[in-house]
Amino acid sequence: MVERNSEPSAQERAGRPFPVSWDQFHRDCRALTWRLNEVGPFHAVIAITRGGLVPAAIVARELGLRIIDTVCVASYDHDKQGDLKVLKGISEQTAKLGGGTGKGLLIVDDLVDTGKTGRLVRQLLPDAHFATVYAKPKGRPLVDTYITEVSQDTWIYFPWDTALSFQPPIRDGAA
Ligand SMILES: O=P(O)(O)OC[C@H]1O[C@H](OP(=O)(O)OP(=O)(O)O)[C@H](O)[C@@H]1O
Ligand SMILES: O=c1[nH]c(=O)c2nc[nH]c2[nH]1
Ligand SMILES: [Mg+2]
Repeated sequence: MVERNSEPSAQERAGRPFPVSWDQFHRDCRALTWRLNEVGPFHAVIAITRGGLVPAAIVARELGLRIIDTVCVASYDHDKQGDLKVLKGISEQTAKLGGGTGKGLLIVDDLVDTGKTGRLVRQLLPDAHFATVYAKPKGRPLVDTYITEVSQDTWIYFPWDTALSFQPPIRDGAA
């Protein structure tokens, strides 16, 4: 989520860091797929960009799905903080597969936090199955399947947003 400069960002408000490695993320996506495999079959996977792209690729590979579409959203519009904009919806072909309401389609995102994004995708495709890897309490009711719940004051650091860096020893004040 991108926020206005003058106010603390959602990340700063969250406070508690939860770094996730590529390895951990891959394992969590595979665990998510085990659950989804019990719920499907699905006609197609829809990734909510951009965070949903990586889990969608892993889930699609594990479920043997080759039709992958995107819903492209932007959550920042100059001074309108947090306003969600759909930049691109699913294709006509994917919509047809879901019978217009998303039935049999699998929507994948990396996480739900406030639930704002989840609410939007639910409006677009009410009968689709919505899966995320991580869920915070406010957004959790919007998700059909997720793997790990973290507290609302946690900020998840994804491997594509981070890099390895030196950490001072704990006794010198490291968190
Ligand atoms: O439940 P919410 O409060 O809506 O937050 C969850 C959304 O926030 C993040 O996306 P973000 O808007 O930061 O964009 P990105 O996926 O392009 O990184 C994340 O990938 C989810 O899509
Ligand atoms: O990288 C992120 N980590 C989070 O915990 C989060 N919540 C909303 N958007 C987010 N992005
Ligand atoms: Mg996102």
